Amino acid sequence: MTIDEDVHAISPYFEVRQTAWGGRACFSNGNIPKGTTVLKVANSTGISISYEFRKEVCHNCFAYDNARTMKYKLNYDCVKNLIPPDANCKINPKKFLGAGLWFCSEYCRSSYLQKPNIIELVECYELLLCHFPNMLKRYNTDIEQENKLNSISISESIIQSAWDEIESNWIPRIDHMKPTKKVSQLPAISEDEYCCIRFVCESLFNLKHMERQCITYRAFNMLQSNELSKISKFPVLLHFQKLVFQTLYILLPSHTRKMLTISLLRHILGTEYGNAFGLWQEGEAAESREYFGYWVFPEASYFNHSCTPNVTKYRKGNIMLFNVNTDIKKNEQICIDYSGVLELPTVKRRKFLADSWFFDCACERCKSELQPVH
Ligand SMILES: C[S@@+](CC[C@H](N)C(=O)[O-])C[C@H]1O[C@@H](n2cnc3c(N)ncnc32)[C@H](O)[C@@H]1O
Repeated sequence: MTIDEDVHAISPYFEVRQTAWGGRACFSNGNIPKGTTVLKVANSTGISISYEFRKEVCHNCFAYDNARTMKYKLNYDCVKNLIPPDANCKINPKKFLGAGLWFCSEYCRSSYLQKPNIIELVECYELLLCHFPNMLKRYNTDIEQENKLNSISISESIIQSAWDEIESNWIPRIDHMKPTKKVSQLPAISEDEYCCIRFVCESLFNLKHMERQCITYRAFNMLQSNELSKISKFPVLLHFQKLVFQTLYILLPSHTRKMLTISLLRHILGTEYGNAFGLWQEGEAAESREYFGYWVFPEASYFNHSCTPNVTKYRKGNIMLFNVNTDIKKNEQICIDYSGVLELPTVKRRKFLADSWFFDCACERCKSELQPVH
């Protein structure tokens, strides 16, 4: 894997280099004193808030108020001035549902709406929200079908032929249909699929409007995909991904649908599996905080994991910070903890990492704890 020169510019404190055992990783450029913030990121490419928390978490700052519904949602008056006069916008003024966006304050609502071109994303979310109840109504948990889908043995070529089938049969068939007939082809989906669809939708929107030369865009393109490992473990995900694609293909307005290619969707989802950060409640102890969902920060995805991490990550509103928790010497690897289970004994900790993150941890602590005792 080559390391794009620009990825070196992620932080003045470290550069990204190839390792012998864990792909690419971050190495300090010089001595770094304890307490230094080596990375601060606000440019997530996509966020997924779980269905359960959709009204309880502010979509701008991710504040949470003990399961209370956020006070501010979108109404048509908030968005009408954002619709360009000549746009063929599908937002219905009389039936506007609020795009599934909830905020803790007027300030957060207006900050969110100030993002350039945001009306495109609001329109996509609104269309999804309008159609979702019908799609959910038709969904029923079919354990037998799920077990059947999960029993398929997955390989690169099985994944490829599933997508080839969509490309050569399903898309041309849909393209020939009238709009109302297309909508009748929407699949039945669950709440999890709906949240994933919103995540992909936001990723497409953000990528569409990102400078091609900017560090976030370049770092995103170079992210490592864990598609094969994850789908091999949960084959039903292949079916899940096809439903996500089909829904977006049918519903997205043309401005965002032109971004939707099978290869981009596979990269968005394949890289999410190994690179997303948990979106956790702020200010609570690790054992009692709520898990709201996940988000992807491409620049922060080149830190490898260590069971004795020298960097601590935390969230402050919609920003992620990475602070050095010990003095670091020049050329030392800078690592974070992916797992949240560092107190577990070696075997259990390593099993957790292998099962949830798909790698056999090769950090120094694991190496030393695995040494035979003489
Ligand atoms: C978020 S990425 C980190 C950057 C990654 N090394 C790369 O080249 O893109 C996570 C992946 O890095 C590798 N990795 C991270 N920490 C590791 C560790 N302690 N031991 C072995 N592999 C590790 C695994 O392949 C994992 O799926």
